[in-house]
Amino acid sequence: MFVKEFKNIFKKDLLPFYDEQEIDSFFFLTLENLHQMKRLDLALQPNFYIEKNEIQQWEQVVEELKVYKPIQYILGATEFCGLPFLVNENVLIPRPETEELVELIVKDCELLPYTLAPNSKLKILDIGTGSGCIPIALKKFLPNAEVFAIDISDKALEVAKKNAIANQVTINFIQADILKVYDLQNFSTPNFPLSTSFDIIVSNPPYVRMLEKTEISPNVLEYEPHLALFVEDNDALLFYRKIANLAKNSLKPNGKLYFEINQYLGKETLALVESYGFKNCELHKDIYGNDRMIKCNI
Ligand SMILES: C[S@@+](CC[C@H](N)C(=O)[O-])C[C@H]1O[C@@H](n2cnc3c(N)ncnc32)[C@H](O)[C@@H]1O
Repeated sequence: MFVKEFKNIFKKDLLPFYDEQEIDSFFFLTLENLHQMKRLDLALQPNFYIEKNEIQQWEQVVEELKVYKPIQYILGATEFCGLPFLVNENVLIPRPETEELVELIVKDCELLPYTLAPNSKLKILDIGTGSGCIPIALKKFLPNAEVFAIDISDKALEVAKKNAIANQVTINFIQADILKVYDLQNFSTPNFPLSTSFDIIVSNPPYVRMLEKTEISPNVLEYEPHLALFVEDNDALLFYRKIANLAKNSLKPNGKLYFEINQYLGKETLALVESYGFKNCELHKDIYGNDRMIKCNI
């Protein structure tokens, strides 16, 4: 079937579920993933033909979209900071707000070579790495950095390791429950000694309170890992307290701590890092105007 003809069927099938703009974006994402064709390629090849056996794959996509499965999980792929990432239901789908966090760190690091001792490598730790989007993008943009990443979930780490290979970067991945780590500098797992201090610690930890559950869209609730989203006992700042405390003792003298935060708790999270003695604490908004990032110095 010619792609133009097929696009009309795709649209008609999904119109009861999504608006036209969303359907358009699903169509082009699927085209890119199943046929490696971008929007512009399609304009150049309007008579591109979708074979019978390929139509089955498209039909599968449509069926899953009808039950509101996120397109990234259906295709098993997404983009973060312009890089390709594999995703499945064991990892959070990387968000555009997190790209802004990476951008903020990379911009700051452009100034860092001047503050680093000669021949010393920038050391970065990401806590709660999920798909590995933060450490992989940072390593890609700061190739001289030595990057470490922790997650509690073995299944998430499997995905993160595949992403590091796909993006041709080396990251030191560590499986650990950060809430049970008491000293990052002398912390080690059976196969990985982490006896180092860091220039940068970054984290986008779980921060959604159960009481905010009703505000989360149903497809996020149904398909994204709750381990990545929710904190226990409605204690939204649980991970921030723990990580600020650990970072205090394991950042180098010029070290920086970066957090992605719960948009409703900007002031509270800022007060928290200040209470741990961090300096130059700044609250940053995301492109939607919500309080989203914190940056501070040891
Ligand atoms: C909000 S997600 C962030 C994922 C990724 N960094 C991103 O920005 O897309 C939080 C991550 O923290 C991990 N996590 C949850 N509890 C943890 C714990 N106690 N120790 C370490 N990691 C944890 C989850 O498995 C999840 O991957």
